[in-house]
Amino acid sequence: MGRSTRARKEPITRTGQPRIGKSSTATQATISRFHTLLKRQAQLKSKLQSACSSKSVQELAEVEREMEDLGGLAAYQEASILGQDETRGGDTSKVLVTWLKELNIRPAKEGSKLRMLEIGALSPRNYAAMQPFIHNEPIDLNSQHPDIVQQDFLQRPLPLDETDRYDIVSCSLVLNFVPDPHDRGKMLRLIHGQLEDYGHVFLVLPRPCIENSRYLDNELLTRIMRHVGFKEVIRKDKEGAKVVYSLWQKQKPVRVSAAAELATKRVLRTGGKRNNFCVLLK
Ligand SMILES: C[S@@+](CC[C@H](N)C(=O)[O-])C[C@H]1O[C@@H](n2cnc3c(N)ncnc32)[C@H](O)[C@@H]1O
Repeated sequence: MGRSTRARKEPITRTGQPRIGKSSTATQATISRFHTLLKRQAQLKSKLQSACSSKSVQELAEVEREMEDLGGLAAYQEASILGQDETRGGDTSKVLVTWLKELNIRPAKEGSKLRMLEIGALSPRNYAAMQPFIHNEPIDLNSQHPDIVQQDFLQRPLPLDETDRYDIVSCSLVLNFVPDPHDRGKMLRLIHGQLEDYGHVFLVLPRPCIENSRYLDNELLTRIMRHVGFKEVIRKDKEGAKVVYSLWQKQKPVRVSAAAELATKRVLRTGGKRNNFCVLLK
């Protein structure tokens, strides 16, 4: 299958160069405000599809203006790159690489490389040290480097045959970026479609998405994943950590619930200070 190779931008960052400037609090504030605005933008757009009201039109314009004032997606990405700085914990690829070694995950054919698709890549070099073993194809909605293909994963065509499928898909801190819960479910199904049989998806989510959501907990996430066709292989979830890392293996979808049950939000946790993160399957 021909891979998309739309015009690539010049890098806004110098890979490997220590980045200075914004404090981690300012960085976090930009990321979190951007997430809030993205969600509101998606809600307003969907509201406007069913009924046009001048109030919503005006609010949407305000939301989009604030996103622009923040510097748009590029500023959000820059803040995320700062978050990947070694002094702030480094990027998540280290965990995947360790697991691949520990679990002895290798390409099916002797002498070939593991084929990997990295969704939402901020740097093309996260897997550079693994080049002898991994052939990585990084993509992003808004490419920040000529070696990252600019592409919306949700629009990416499914492989036409087995030779185009991946051994690994990395989806690190991307699912929580997708503003619409149904699109998150769609993303999981599309990842399944991109993978070889028994291939793996590396899923990284901010811990509060699972530990403090009104609508999602670990048990439900596991049921959703099984329903889509993944079983969990390993997880790194430390009390007090910011993110939860997990690796899932492709299997045949298991019908764990009535379809309607996974397509509807249900309150699983009550109380204040909860977030509304959820994943819905159509
Ligand atoms: C928080 S950053 C995560 C970057 C990196 N993967 C990490 O773990 O730090 C999220 C990135 O995902 C990208 N992204 C979000 N939705 C996407 C989609 N549908 N297709 C491709 N990239 C997407 C965003 O543009 C952004 O650069």
